[in-house]
Amino acid sequence: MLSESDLIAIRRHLHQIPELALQETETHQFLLETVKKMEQKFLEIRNSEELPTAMMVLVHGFDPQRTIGYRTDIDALPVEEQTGLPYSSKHPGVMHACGHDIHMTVALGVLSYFSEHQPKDNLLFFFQPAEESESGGKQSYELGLFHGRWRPDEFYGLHDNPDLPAGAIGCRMGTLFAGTTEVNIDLNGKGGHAAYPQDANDTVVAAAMLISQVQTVISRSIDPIQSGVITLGKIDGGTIRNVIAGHTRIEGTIRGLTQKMIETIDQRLKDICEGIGRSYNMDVHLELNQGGYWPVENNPQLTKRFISYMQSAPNVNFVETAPAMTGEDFGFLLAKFPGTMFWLGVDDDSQLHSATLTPKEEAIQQGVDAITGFLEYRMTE
Ligand SMILES: CC(=O)N[C@@H](CCC[C@H](N)C(=O)O)C(=O)O
Repeated sequence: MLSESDLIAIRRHLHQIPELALQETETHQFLLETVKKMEQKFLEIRNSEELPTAMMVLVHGFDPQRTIGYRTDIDALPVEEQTGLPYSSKHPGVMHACGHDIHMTVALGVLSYFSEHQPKDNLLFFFQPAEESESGGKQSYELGLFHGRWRPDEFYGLHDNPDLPAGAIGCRMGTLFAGTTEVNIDLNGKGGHAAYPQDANDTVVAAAMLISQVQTVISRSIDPIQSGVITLGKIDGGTIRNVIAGHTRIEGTIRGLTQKMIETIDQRLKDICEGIGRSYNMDVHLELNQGGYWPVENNPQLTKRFISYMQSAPNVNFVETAPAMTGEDFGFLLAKFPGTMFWLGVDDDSQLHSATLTPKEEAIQQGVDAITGFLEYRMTE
């Protein structure tokens, strides 16, 4: 069984080899090697030709009534690490800035326990590529990875949370995470000389108007008791100060706690893009892509059981959390299989997706213990 120091060494290695969505080959290889070093008696490993960086490990139970799934994501972000840690990313411009190195390590810790203590039910460990983009969860489902004995009857997964004390477990009934839609807007006007605006059709000015109008969607079109977010995080237009930009691209993300809210915001954005196109006489092309980033809806019965276990377990610090506007493609999988997503506290001043994210490593063993305890309890029912 992996000890706490083994787990920390594993986490530090994973931290050094972050890879972007669907490119997680080194990570996949390392995960595979780590699982192969475990006791193999109850384990069945499955790789997928269709989704080569995904890995599934089935732990065969001794008297299975059900298959309980546990999912971890494995991809990283295009962020240049600035932690200064001796085990910083060796991949320039890529970092585990969302803590998926912690997620994987916790999953390996739980798996290594059950590789030596045969569970009653079957346990399915799913190492999922592409959570940050490319909808790896949805792709896995649509490619048929969960067919036959690989189908979980219920599914669990965690996300690390810098705002909670290290090792604390956070959860709530209902929606834990928002659904998201990726937004791409291309404004196509007419470039020209900066001195002759009358002969051009300036997409930078139209983009500025569009961005300002978008700020009214949440403040004026949404019931203030409910909530939503539109962040336009990237804009790219023009080439030089004295050429009017014939093309500008804006990229962003929409967040809502219900599918209805996301659709309402999507519709307002469509209206604004259409209006800007008409008033500035240019083509404004809007692309909206929700992929698998559905709201993360926790199953009522399973989550009630999960919370009551965590509240009464002697060594677990349980915190009831509010819904978060972060997105997660586990939302898609929870729409297909009942289950629960929860937080693992990692106590850090830096936020998720920041270049200085430094999760506290003591959270790993505490997470392993809490989840192992819960799974054992669940299998007694
Ligand atoms: C936990 C977390 O940070 N998740 C990501 C999920 C990405 C959603 C999608 N690519 C989008 O940007 O809409 C997040 O950004 O919340």
